[in-house]
Amino acid sequence: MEGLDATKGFKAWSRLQNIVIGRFLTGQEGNRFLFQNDNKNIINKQAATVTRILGPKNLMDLPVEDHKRMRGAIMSFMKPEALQKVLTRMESVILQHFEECWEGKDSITVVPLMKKLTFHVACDLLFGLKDGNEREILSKDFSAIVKGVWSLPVNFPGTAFHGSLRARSRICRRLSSLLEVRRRELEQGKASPRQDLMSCLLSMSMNKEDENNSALTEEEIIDNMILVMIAGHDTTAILLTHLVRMLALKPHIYKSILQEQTEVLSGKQRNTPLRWEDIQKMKYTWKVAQETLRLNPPVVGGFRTATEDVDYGGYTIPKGWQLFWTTSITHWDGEAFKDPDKFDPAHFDNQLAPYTFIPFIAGPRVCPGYDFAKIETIIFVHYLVSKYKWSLVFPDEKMICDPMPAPSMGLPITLHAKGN
Ligand code: HEM
Repeated sequence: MEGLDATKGFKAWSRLQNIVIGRFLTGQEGNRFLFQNDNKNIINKQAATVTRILGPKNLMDLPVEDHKRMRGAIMSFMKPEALQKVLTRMESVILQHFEECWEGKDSITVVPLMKKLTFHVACDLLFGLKDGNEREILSKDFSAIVKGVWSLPVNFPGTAFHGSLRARSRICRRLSSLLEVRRRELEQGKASPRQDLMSCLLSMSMNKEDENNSALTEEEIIDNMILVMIAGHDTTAILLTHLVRMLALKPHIYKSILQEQTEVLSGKQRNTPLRWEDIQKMKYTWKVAQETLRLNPPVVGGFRTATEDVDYGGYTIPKGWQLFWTTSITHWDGEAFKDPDKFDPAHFDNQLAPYTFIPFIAGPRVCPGYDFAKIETIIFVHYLVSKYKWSLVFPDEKMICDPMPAPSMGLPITLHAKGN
């Protein structure tokens, strides 16, 4: 039952809302309806204030054709073949994190460290930014942006929303000058078009022969780099946090992961980088992560808007109505998952029915960071279980939704390093 308390309150609340205002869509059929109609007669429309923070050209707000074009551009870096080329770099950022933040420590608090780790991975692989001070400044500005997204839209000095808009301006200026430098490096052959997301998008916009992508403007690149950073780092940090928690609570699962890791790497020289094929073989590790996502989905749901009257289940949903998809209720469906309350990675032994497991949603807006998050998670877990055992300082620590489900005290743990 450990995984459940994170979203139990949300589940009860959303059931109540469903009865009261009838806008929630859940379960396989609800999801199929919503995600198959996404970008057709149902669209993703952010509040105007959120668009001001994320920028008008961010993927979530683009009309269908522009959305397709921009997604294609982002996916050219996020697809497995491209990520394969940056695997070792991702691994070295993760290793450096363990050296700097875990080594020699008796205890740590997991949530802030996971946010720091995923922010550094993203800085390196999305922006090619390695300087520690610059990362620190950007990290503060990105935190301010996120606070604004979830605040009252009052643009007055001292409010979170105002702070968020100012942070956005600073980030835009910084990204614009990074783009300028990178453009020159690409022109001079000193940077490669596939080294990070920024180079990838920029080289597409510089390649005038490529009719599909030449229209990428600097504004589009900046707005989408901001979106990818926001969408990518806190979500993954929450997954890693819950994994650390679950592995402490379930020693037999920790043992099985360790066994898989040992088997996959048997015969391989110690301290050599992980290979792409090693990651692909760590299937049990990913099942544990999927089970963690099932019971503790970082994104508990999201809004869509009907652009015309749409029929569903014998009812007409009027044009302009907001619809809300939810991961939590879907993931506890006893027909899709036997003993849904139980944390059991075997839930993922067989192919699942479509639209029953949706932590990354589905359809044309399915998360483009799926493979990025998967690789990052597997590498992290590999070093975590190889180097450490740990225990929870507060095994019954409460969960809060802030807005993602997270331990209320940040998950302090006691570390026991293993000998080499
Ligand atoms: C465990 C980690 C992650 C989870 C659970 C997750 C979940 C999601 C979900 C549920 C959405 C759909 C939101 C909506 O349409 O309302 C989404 C969209 C998105 N995600 Fe992720 N995500 C994760 C990691 C990442 C990473 C690592 C990146 C990039 C580096 C990323 C980039 C994006 C982007 C750009 C979108 C918008 C896609 C669009 O509108 O077409 N995500 N993610």
